[in-house]
Amino acid sequence: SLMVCVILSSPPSLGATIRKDEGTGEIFIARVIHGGLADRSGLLHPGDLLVEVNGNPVVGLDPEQVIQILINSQGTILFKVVPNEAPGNSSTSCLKAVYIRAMVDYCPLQDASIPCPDAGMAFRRGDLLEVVDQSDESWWQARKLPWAASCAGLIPSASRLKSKQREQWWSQPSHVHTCIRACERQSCTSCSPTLGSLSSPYEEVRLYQRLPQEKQRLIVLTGASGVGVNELRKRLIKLNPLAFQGPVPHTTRPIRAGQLMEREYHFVTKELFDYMMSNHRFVEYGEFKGHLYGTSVDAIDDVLRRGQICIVDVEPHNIQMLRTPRLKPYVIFIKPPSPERLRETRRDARIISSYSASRAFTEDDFVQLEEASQLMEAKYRHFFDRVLVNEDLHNSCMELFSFIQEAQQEPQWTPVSWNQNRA
Ligand SMILES: Nc1ncnc2c1ncn2[C@@H]1O[C@H](COP(=O)(O)OP(=O)(O)OP(=O)(O)O)[C@@H](O)[C@H]1O
Repeated sequence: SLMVCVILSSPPSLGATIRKDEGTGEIFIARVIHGGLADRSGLLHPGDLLVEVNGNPVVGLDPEQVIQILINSQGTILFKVVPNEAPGNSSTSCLKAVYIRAMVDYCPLQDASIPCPDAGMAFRRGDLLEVVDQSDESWWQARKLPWAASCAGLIPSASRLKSKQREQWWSQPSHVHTCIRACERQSCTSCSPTLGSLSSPYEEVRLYQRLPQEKQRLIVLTGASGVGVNELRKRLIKLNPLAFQGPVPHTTRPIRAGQLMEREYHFVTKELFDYMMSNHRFVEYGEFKGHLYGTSVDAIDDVLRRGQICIVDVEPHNIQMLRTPRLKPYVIFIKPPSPERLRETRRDARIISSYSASRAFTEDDFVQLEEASQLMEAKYRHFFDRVLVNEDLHNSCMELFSFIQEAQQEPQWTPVSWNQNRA
């Protein structure tokens, strides 16, 4: 068959991986990295048989030895190859890109199973990736969004990551707690790592543009206790109460004279509250000074039905419950500023605890707030659409306002499963 010569000027990286046929000892191009040197040259394709590199016959060599020849080559590299007769999916350009959000962290340097660590791409949960090649069952090629780097990298396929996760899951008993809690909320009886979105390493996403006739997206604010989530929510509603509203909470607290039923609270009996709780009507609930308080899904719906933008303040572990096609939540994580600015700006701030009415922040409070915020961000980053640093209160409020405008009016990456009926 035809033998061709391919000359590439000495690259820092060829952008291709090779494999050895153990039966015949032949060396083949295994994959060509999208956007890499070999791909851009258009001269090397997956399945090409490598005969010589710079005059050195490579048949029978180990892939490591071939790579050594490449490393030692100066100037240009001359390949002799027998082209793959049936290139099939060798041209990556005609493949339709798929967009995913990473729900886990990945580091190729810590993965002994990756065929070529240099070609691997590290990512963190929450990163948006464009998958440009899914032809290999175990290793996909992807680029990080926004497209800073033009060259793709290898990432484990969803099925590969899932089986890895399963192995890890069973070897780490602490995960069981998270699972059981999540299951309780979703009212499922069994608990298996293969069930539910908890075990999905990637979430397929698509740009979603809300149509004017559609309901407003639910705005979720979350952050460590004391960072200012409630303050920002209150200020925003005060700024424009016709546009923004919070859901009316339910409480078992007795109604005070002069308080309007269903204006500030839905006053309910303990029995009704318990009934709603067992029917999973609450996104979040808790006890304060002997009375129960809760935010219900129905109260959120009431606000949305009126065409207003509903703003809720929830703990990050409850976000998952709100991630439905109907609510399409847009999640904003409120973060403290630098240690110095945090202490400066909160000089007159008051912290509310269940023990005392309210008091000034102590150094311990600041440290706790910073630690809790870091942990939260590390654990739930993949749920955050935006991060807002709450430094100057007025500026933060304005920034929040513009984030919400963007969420409602501009295209945003959302799970494909939220927009199945849309092209
Ligand atoms: N940017 C800011 N600058 C100065 N003070 C602030 C700022 N943001 C919030 N505060 C003040 O910090 C205190 C705590 O804020 P807030 O009650 O909103 O916290 P939170 O995050 O809702 O906490 P929790 O969930 O425990 O109620 C309040 O006194 C609030 O006015």
